[in-house]
Amino acid sequence: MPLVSPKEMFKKAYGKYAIGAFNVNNMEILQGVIEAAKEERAPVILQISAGARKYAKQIYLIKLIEAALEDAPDIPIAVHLDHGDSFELCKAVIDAGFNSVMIDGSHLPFEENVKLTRQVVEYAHPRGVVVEGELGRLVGVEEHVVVDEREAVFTDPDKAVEFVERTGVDSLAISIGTSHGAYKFKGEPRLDFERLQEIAKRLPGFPLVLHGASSVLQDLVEKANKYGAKIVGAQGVPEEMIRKATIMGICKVNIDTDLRLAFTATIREVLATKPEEFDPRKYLGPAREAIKEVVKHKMRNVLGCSGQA
Ligand SMILES: O=C(CO)COP(=O)(O)O
Ligand SMILES: O=C[C@H](O)COP(=O)(O)O
Ligand SMILES: [Zn+2]
Ligand SMILES: [Zn+2]
Repeated sequence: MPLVSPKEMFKKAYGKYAIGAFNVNNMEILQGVIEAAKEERAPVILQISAGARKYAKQIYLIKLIEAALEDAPDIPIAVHLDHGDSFELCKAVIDAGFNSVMIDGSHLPFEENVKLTRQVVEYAHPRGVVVEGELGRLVGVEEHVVVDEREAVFTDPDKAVEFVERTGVDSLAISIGTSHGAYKFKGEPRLDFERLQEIAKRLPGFPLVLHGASSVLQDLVEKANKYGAKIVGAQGVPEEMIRKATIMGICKVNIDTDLRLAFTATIREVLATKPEEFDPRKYLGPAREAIKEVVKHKMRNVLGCSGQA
């Protein structure tokens, strides 16, 4: 199957379930994600960050993904640039065959974000590529933070409507309290569901995206720590909150940290329990299996996209 546009995936999913967007950095992670999608019969978005591109070289990732398309001909797959930070980067990956890009102008003043995002949309759309924009900043917001500070970083529903209208984006990443990485909350986890509801109400049927959506699964943290990691005070978004968001207009859920934890915890376990082992396949193989298991769990129990391929 050729690449499938996230736009089509989101149309089917809106209000019912979400598509998982999983960060891919090497062959084992990709194979773990693809095996999960095959076994769950779930559509999937493979996303590549600027960092992944630099680490693996874009051409290697593209060739691996071409292999995945042949290996999983019945599964809808999209290839997406995660956190594009310039027009040039977006153009480069569009020219290389990605069918979806994110331009992240969320750190820019509103007008500049609109201008940059619009520029990417104007290049992408005639080439059949869809664009995700971002409005609002993804920073850890602590419990005690005053309302003014929250307002400064969370997505303003009025601005979201204006941003979508003026840029022509196909989906929008919003800030409602999630953040990247393994340390998302100091106190009780809390997302601003009222804000999500308001944004979804003002942009009916329009696909919203949740970044920083890993749950920092505690069994993975414990396994990593048991075998020598020092991951202390890590906390993610509870899975029931992600599930709730998927029926409120969130169509794409970005997950990287949980994959990193699964991969690393498993490698640590093998190296610690089999110190005589030095064949990389003996620890990368189980790590790939761990990716598959965590992705299957997300698809089936959190995102609700199993069986939707
Ligand atoms: O948003 C992400 C990638 O864009 C990943 O978020 P996590 O760090 O929560 O996995
Ligand atoms: O949102 C960020 C993703 O987790 C990708 O991270 P990275 O830039 O380290 O590849
Ligand atoms: Zn951002
Ligand atoms: Zn992100």
